[in-house]
Amino acid sequence: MMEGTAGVSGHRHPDESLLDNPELLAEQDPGGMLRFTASAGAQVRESAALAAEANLSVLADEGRPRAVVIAGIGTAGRTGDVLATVAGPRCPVPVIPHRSAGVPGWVGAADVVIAVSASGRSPEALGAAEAAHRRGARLVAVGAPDSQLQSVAERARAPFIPVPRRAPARASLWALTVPVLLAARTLGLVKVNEADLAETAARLDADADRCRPTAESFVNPAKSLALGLAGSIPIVWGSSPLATVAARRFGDTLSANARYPVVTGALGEAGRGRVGLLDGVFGGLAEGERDIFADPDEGGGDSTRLRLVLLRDGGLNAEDDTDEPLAVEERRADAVQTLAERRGVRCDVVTAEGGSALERLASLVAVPDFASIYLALAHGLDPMAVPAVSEMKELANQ
Ligand SMILES: O=P(O)(O)OC[C@H]1O[C@@H](O)[C@@H](O)[C@@H](O)[C@@H]1O
Repeated sequence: MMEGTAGVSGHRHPDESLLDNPELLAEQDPGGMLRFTASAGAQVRESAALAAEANLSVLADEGRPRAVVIAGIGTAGRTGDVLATVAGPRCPVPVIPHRSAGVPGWVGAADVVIAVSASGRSPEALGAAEAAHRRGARLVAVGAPDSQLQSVAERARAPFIPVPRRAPARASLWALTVPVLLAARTLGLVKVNEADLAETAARLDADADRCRPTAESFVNPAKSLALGLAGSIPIVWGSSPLATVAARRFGDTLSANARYPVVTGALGEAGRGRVGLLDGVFGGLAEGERDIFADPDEGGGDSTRLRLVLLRDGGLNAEDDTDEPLAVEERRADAVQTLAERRGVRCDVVTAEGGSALERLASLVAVPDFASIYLALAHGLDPMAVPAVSEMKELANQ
C-alpha cells in the first residue's frame, strides 16, 4: 500500500491476485459498492413499482408537451441521456438533458421538466424544479424520500417518485432511470413495456451473477475486463447512440470508482478525429517500442498504453429509416478493431444483447460497472469513497 499525497492511499500497480480473494475484496469494499451494484435488477423492479404508485397520469392531462427537459447532475444527469437514446430518433418531441443550474431560457408552460437527484438536494435539480414551477411548466421529480426535492415537488403539486437512497448516486443509475422512462412513457414519448422492464431486470441479475466476487477472473467478464485495463489509458467508444451512453457511463465509473483517466465517445465522431490517438505516444508509438521478448501480460514500469474498449450495439432498428443504417455502424466497428490491431493497441469488445433498447443498454452497462469496481479494488482503492469529490464540494462550498 502506498500513501499518496493528502492521505490518499492505494497501490500504484494493480494487485491482480486480490481479485480472486473474495474475503480481501470484501475488506477493500467496506461500503459494499459491489453489493449495491449487484442490486441493479432489483432497482429496476423497485422503481417500476414506486413509479406505478406515484400519480404520473396527471402529467398526461395536458397532452403531449413541446419539449422535455431532464435536469440533474452526475448520474442523475445520465438518466436524461438514457431517456434521449431509448426514445430514439423517432421521438415526437425534443428530449433535452440539462446539467447546469435552473432550466433553459425557453422553458415555459408547454414543457415538462423532470428533475432528478439521488440525494434530493443537488442545486442543479432543485434549481430546475423551482424554475419549472415558477414558469408554469409541468414538473415531475425523482429522488430521495423526505428530501428538499420532495418538498419542492409538493409545493408545486407535482408527482414525486421517492427512490430510496443508495450512497453514492452512481450506484443508483437504474433506480433513477426507470422513473424517468416511465414518466416519459406516460407522456407518450417512449415505448417501454412491462416485459421490457422485467427482461432488463433479469439481464442485470444474470450479469451481476456472472460478475460476482466469488466468480474467478477467468470466468468473470468484469474481472477480466478490469485486468485488461489495469495500468492502461482506457478509450471507450460506443458504436451507436445507445452504446455511446453506455460508453459515457463507463467513463463515469472508471473515473469515480477506479480513478482512471478515460476518453469516451461515439465511434462515428471519434472516427473523424480522436481515432488519431491510436497513432500517438500512448498508441502505436508506445507499442512499437515494446520489447518483443517481454511477457505481454507483465505490467512493468515501461510506458503507459492505450486500451480500447469497443461497445458494439448491433442495433434493433434495421428497418428504421431515421437511424443510421446498421451496416454503416457495423463496418465502422469492424474498421476500428482492424485499426487497433494494426497499431498493436489491444481491444476489448462488449456486444449488446437483448430484445429492447433498455435491455441492450443494460447489457452494455452491467459488466463495465463491475469492472470499474474491480479495477479500483485491484489498486487498493475504496470504490465508494472519493476524497476528491467530497473535498471539491467543501472547497466550492456546495
Ligand atoms: O443525484 P444527486 O444526489 O443530485 O448527485 C448528483 C451528483 O453529485 C456529485 O457531487 C456526485 O456525488 C455524483 O456522483 C452525483 O451523481
